[in-house]
Amino acid sequence: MKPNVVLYKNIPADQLERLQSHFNVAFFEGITDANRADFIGALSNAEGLIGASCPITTDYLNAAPALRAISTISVGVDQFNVPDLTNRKINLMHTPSVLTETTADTIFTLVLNSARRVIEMAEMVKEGRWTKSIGVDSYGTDVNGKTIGILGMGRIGYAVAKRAYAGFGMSVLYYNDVANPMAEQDFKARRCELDELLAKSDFVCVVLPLLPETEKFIGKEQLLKMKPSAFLINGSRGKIVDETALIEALQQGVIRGAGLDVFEKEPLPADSPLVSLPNVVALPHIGSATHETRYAMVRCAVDNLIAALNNDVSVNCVNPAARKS
Ligand SMILES: NC(=O)C1=CN([C@@H]2O[C@H](COP(=O)(O)OP(=O)(O)OC[C@H]3O[C@@H](n4cnc5c(N)ncnc54)[C@H](OP(=O)(O)O)[C@@H]3O)[C@@H](O)[C@H]2O)C=CC1
Ligand SMILES: O=CC(=O)O
Repeated sequence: MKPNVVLYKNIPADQLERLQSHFNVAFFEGITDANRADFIGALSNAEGLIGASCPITTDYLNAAPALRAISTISVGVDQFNVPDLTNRKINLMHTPSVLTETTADTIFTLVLNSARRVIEMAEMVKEGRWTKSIGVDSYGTDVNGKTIGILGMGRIGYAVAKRAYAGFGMSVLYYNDVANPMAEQDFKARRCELDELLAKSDFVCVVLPLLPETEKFIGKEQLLKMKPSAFLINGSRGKIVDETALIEALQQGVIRGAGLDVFEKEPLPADSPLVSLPNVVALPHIGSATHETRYAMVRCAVDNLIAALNNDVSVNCVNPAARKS
């Protein structure tokens, strides 16, 4: 008999067919107040769970006694309590690598757009306010030849460093819990303490995972250590930056600007000062959002679930030690 799995995100038809050829699939378009009771009901005999963008809480896990594997269509695993999953012998699978280059493109887009004020200038043209040659008040800041400081020199950090060094002749500093010899060799990246990175970087780029120890990692104290001419770029998770402190720093000119793909609360509330600050480029969490990459992530997540429910957790498993045979 096919194992039961619960799918909580809309996926392309061909990938749904692949899932259905291996499993009995109960489909939910997200987890909402309206469908929560049915979702919990479907968990009662589910061995697998696949989806994205919704926190998977203790209540859901308590309702899923047969669950052996969860496959998230993301690389970030902050929607899950990983130690709790391991205790319950539930493997958590994720989608690293397939989104690395696309996410680095988005992060570099934020670097360029923030420094060169692209969105602000484009809006001026579209709104008919380009009535004479622009003046010094509209100038941007160079990216080429500057220093980028990368917090989290993992897969995406390395791909950002590649763009900075090879494409824009930038110097690369990084902060990471372990050295990344490849980045040091390929891009002359130099590992340093956080304070030095903050003080010397023209662009401080956050690409750390959200963990208890990285929550509010960048707060008022860290922002004050940045150059007044520097930009903060966050392409990983909003909660890594203390948003209240960031808003104050942007309003008071402690730093020049910010490029943000992620926020403490998403979608970003319309009344957030980040919406109207002219020195902020805000994107709706589009790091990996291209047709090609989102498709590759779904395919990878389906592969991962098939493998995990076949007792193969050799690839893309966050907690391989949690096995339920
Ligand atoms: N905006 C978007 O749409 C997207 C956002 N993301 C976010 O980007 C994050 C990074 O992804 P990815 O590069 O693939 O992940 P990686 O695990 O490859 O990179 C993260 C790096 O941070 C290091 N690190 C972890 N904790 C600490 C710490 N406390 N202090 C210093 N260094 C630390 C890791 O080192 P070690 O492994 O040794 O712990 C690793 O080198 C994801 O977790 C996700 O949240 C990802 C994709 C899209
Ligand atoms: O934010 C996206 C992810 O894959 O993680």
